[in-house]
Amino acid sequence: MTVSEELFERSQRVIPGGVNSPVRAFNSVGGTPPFIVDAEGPYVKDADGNQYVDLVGSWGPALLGHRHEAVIEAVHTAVDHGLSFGASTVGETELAETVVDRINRSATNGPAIDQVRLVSTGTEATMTSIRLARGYTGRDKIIKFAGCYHGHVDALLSEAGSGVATLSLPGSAGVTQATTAETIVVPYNDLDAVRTAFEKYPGEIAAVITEAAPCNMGVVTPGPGFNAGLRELTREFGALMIFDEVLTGFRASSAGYWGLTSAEEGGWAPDIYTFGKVIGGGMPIAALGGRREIMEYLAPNGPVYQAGTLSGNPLSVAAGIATLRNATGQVYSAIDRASSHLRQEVGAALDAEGVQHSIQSAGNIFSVAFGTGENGVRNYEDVKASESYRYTAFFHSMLDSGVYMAPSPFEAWFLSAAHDDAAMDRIVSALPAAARAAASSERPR
Ligand SMILES: Cc1ncc(COP(=O)(O)O)c(C=O)c1O
Ligand SMILES: NCC(=O)CCC(=O)O
Repeated sequence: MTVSEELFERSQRVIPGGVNSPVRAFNSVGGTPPFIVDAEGPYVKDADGNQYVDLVGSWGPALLGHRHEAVIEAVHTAVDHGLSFGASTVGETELAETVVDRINRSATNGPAIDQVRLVSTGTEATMTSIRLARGYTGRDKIIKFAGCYHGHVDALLSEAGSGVATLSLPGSAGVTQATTAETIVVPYNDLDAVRTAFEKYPGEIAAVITEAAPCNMGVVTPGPGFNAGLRELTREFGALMIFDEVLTGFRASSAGYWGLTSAEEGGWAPDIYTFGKVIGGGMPIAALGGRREIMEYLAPNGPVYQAGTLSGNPLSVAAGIATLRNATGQVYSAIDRASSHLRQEVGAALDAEGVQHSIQSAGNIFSVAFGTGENGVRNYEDVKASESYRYTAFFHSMLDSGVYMAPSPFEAWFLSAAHDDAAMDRIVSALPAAARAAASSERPR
């Protein structure tokens, strides 16, 4: 038995499924998850001493690579002053100012965001965003897209991506029918379906929530003008537009996926943004932000209640500020370059084995859909029709070659600024065998 196997047996006795988040389990690909003991730069090391090039990046936060010196130092400095006070700190204001500044620097039509509320997880950010939208509009229903994942918020689990998709679940047990009834699920990239929903429920829809670019059914690129179209429709029907940048925020560009795309689509801005992952650089923190008139609806000034014992935790805030401060233009260009290099190599390896595929990207974030042809996937139905079973053999071959990827075909590949030539070469040299494994995969019966 390996050390990881022993540790997994032990954890399964006291932790459901042995994991604290279902996506970490290897249920869909089989095998035992390696227990990680150490991470540095582009690498993680497991309890058996195996070193892997990491393409999970803690599911997104590790933009600068693991154990970035400035981030670690900022956290050490913060630790020396105490772990948590449940009181205001100047760091919280600094992080909020940084977020507001970075977003507004990419705004082409005046400020896009005035205020930010810090929370501890992406789930809290989206949960609060829909409560805020309901409080602000006085309406109950929300629209979400099939295959989009916004954390494990009751109202947002219907046809969700990420682990819900990986485990082939339609949603979650334990969510009341009343809750589900207020959630309207429509196909992604389909503005007509959104309009139809608005027309069917006049005056009842509080918000449309969308991933800035879906990255939880694999990556699905928003079609040209899709996000701008959502902006127009929400405005026309008096609903708010919630732009979930928990995964893409401060990763797809210095102002997220929005910063990459809104200027060329007329400079539109959503009503509420949600952020997470990168803004904590690996510590638990997330945020929602928007225009003052909407954000001031939150307690204590407004009637929408939201709170948190550890909200704006000083260590998380310190890690977030240090991460954003070091997320320079060079960092984004390095990741963009590495991403485009890797996409090319993945494509070439799969082509060499005759594996039909499309590489779906949202800036530097990408994933591979098997068996789809060049047109790729536009929505969750396309994703479900793809040959995602080929990922299992691909994944295990990569893992055997020392590349650690998400144990699901529906998750994005994450690179960091620490993925240097040595790390990239290791990934690239693992690809031919993985492509062969994908080519010889049989459809499960
Ligand atoms: C787009 C998106 N929104 C929300 C979440 C939820 O964030 P968290 O896992 O921190 O609750 C995630 C990822 O988990 C995500 O990818
Ligand atoms: N892209 C999906 C996630 O980041 C989820 C992480 C988790 O649930 O642990």
